[in-house]
Amino acid sequence: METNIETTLRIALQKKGRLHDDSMGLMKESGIKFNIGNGRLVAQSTGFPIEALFLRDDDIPQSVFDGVADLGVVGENEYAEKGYELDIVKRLGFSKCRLSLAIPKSEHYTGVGWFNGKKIATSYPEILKKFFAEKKIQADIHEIAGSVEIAPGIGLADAIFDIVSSGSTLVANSLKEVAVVMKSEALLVANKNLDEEKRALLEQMLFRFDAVQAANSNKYVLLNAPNEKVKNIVDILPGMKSPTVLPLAEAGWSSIHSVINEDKFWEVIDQLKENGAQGILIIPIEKMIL
Ligand SMILES: Nc1ncnc2c1ncn2[C@@H]1O[C@H](COP(=O)(O)OP(=O)(O)OP(=O)(O)O)[C@@H](O)[C@H]1O
Ligand SMILES: O=P(O)(O)OC[C@H]1O[C@H](OP(=O)(O)OP(=O)(O)O)[C@H](O)[C@@H]1O
Ligand SMILES: [Mg+2]
Repeated sequence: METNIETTLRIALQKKGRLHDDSMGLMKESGIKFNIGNGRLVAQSTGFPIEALFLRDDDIPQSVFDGVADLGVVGENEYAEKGYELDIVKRLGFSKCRLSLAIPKSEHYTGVGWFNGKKIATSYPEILKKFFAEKKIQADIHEIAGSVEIAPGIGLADAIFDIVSSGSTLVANSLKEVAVVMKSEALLVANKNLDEEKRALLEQMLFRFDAVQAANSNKYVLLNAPNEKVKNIVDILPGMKSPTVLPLAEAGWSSIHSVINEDKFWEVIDQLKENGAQGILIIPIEKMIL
């Protein structure tokens, strides 16, 4: 008898670390929950035909390239370092950081030429090699797996090339950032040879991710305004279509409802107040289908 094997996607996610929680959060908000526990490294899901492989982030690009996984969530830094050709399906907007060169703060920086003849500690030798080749810098790249920032202080290197976010690790180690080589965020990557059925499933998953991302970056705005100011306020608030305007019980006043990008909201708040807006409520959106 012929069995009907349903197509299932496989996604490689970080087992634990900075990418793990946000990756799992995105899946959960998209209605995809994994049955994890007991240290299991493969997990089935409920809510979508997908299973997860939990790996170290270093191994995610290769697992997707080899087809062990169809998809992966990985930092752009790790994707660039490993150099495997993958499809970048979506930029996910979390785990934002940069890869920078940093030197002891007591050093006088004279431009990238400073690095000529220096020893630089890093976990990202390939990205750094490329950068130095472009800039025609001859330097000694010393690969270490972690705690890169302590290398100059213990005499292991003259400088470092590592991840920077707030910059507090650099400050704590008496270093200063002198050049940003690349910016990074989490990427959803895919194997280049997914079959049609898997691509169709990926599209369905992306639809959910888009709804989650749109919801997270937008807010529902409610405010009250005198009727004569409604036109001005509607012009200030760019909604998904046009804002909804409803009469209030109090004569001469209306309630205006709209959806607005969170960043934009802070830009227009003063204009709204100048136009007599009152009782402004900003409400999170659970999902948003455009
Ligand atoms: N301080 C930070 N701020 C924002 N994003 C960061 C920061 N540090 C790292 N990241 C991003 O998160 C990714 C994972 O970081 P993490 O520190 O968990 O990696 P790791 O120690 O290499 O983990 P693994 O055990 O999986 O190899 C990095 O590759 C980078 O893209
Ligand atoms: O600029 P900052 O905000 O200080 O962030 C940068 C630090 O964050 C990461 O380390 P993490 O804290 O994840 O520790 P680990 O990777 O060494 O475990 C990265 O390796 C840097 O050391
Ligand atoms: Mg790693």
